[in-house]
Amino acid sequence: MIIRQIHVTPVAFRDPPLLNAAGVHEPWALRTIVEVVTDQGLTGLGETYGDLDHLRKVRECAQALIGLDVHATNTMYARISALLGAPGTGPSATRTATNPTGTRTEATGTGTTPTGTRTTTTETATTPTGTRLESTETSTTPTGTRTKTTETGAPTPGPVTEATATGAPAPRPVTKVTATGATTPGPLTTNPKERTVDRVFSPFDVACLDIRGKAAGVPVSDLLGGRVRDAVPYSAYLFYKWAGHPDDEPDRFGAALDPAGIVEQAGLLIDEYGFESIKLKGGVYPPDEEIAAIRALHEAFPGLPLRLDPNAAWTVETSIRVGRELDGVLQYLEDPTPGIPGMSEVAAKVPMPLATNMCVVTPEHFPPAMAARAIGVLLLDHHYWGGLVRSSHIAAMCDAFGLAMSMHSNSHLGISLAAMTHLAAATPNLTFASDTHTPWQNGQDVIQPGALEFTNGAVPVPTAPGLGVDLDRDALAVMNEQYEKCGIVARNDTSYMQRFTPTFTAGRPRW
Ligand SMILES: O=C([O-])[C@@H](O)[C@@H](O)[C@H](O)[C@@H](O)C(=O)[O-]
Ligand SMILES: [Mg+2]
Repeated sequence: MIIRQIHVTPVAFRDPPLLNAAGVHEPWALRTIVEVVTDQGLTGLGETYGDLDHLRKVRECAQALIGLDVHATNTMYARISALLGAPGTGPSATRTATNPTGTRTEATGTGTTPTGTRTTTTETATTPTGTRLESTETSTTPTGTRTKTTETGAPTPGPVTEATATGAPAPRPVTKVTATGATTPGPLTTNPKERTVDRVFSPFDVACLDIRGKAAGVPVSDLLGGRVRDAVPYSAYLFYKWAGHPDDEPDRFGAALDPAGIVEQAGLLIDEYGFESIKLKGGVYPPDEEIAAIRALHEAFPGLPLRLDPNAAWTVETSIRVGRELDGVLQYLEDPTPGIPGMSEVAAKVPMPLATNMCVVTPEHFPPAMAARAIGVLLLDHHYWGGLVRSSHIAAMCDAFGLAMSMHSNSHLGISLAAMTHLAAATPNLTFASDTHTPWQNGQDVIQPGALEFTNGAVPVPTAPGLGVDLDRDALAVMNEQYEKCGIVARNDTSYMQRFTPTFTAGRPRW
């Protein structure tokens, strides 16, 4: 099943003025739709972010996948890594980590993958005393011949933290992640290129699984290990919101600016979708107002699990206070404060588990987060964890570390909802109801209706081959035209908010 064509189509759909710690949603949400077509005429679908920079990368990488078999996802990942210049896999890349003692390490990889033959790794570490250690290794693959090693400076007293080696194994072990690892919850800088590879790869992974499922006559959930639940529960994802966009008519959801408005919104979503748990996006108003909204929800919907997510808008002290005040009311508290060290401090002093989609977003965040006991729940998101198969690996890691799981969402359409549903269905330890922005899409979609219907807040897992959803080509064309005309090329909740409140800043923590 050879990939012959890939179509990449940006789309825009109407988005209500949802408030968050960063500002407010603009009138249009952007997504990118990926269609992979094989020599046998099978088509697979994927959906990803719509910001222009990301769209360009998806387009560029799509070209590099033509001619590959749909099963060759490792090769696809390597090609995308090489194109995007990820550490050790591309023409040049730099990765920097800072450990708690201030040791700074840089690793620069120069490689030629996927067919690569030469790898150079340069490590530079500066110790707290200013001693500088540099080493350069050049290896030739596939024979494993190491051609050059130079080291300068004195050995560092503290841990040397990082190494990225590609190509053949070096004759002596390269120092492996330590400051980012075992015992220290130090600040960590992740090269954005690494995260970009996972983000760009994701829609291709989903589309190839769609094709493989269609070819085998089985749903994608079967390719991920088989479903362990027949329907995937989602939560009512509440937002403070304006009645409508300032230049527009009020929308059908109305305003939600206080506890009564939030309770009314919950009622509307629960009536329409049957949700059996509730998440409130916080970080918008002073914490006491958000505590009051949670208490009002608790009273109005007794027994329904509640979560609050201020997107790191609070200090450690505020987070501890809010957590303690909401003892017995919240199922979990999501990203109250920025960073692993801060989350760790809060986690030790509040009664409920902390969840995140902010402080653990790459595999290298696991060791420090686990060592610091910073979180109890990870929100999976295949859009940035590198697709469905890689997300399954992350779920296995959560299992090993004893983390519970839910699923994160951003504004999305039906292809993503289908992918999320298959992934959650085949992930035994994803036991909390997942987030979804589906209600805010207000019926707009690029897929044909009927495949994904909510019953009691859950989406029955499609049993048709592949993702089980079909593209609505007319809707795709309309949404693509909307994209061309809407004048937005990248999501920016902050600048949109500043049009109406020029003094608004999204600095975190704010309270
Ligand atoms: O859509 C939003 O405004 C959310 O705040 C979203 O952007 C977050 O990524 C997300 O929902 C979260 O759980 O942090
Ligand atoms: Mg969140």
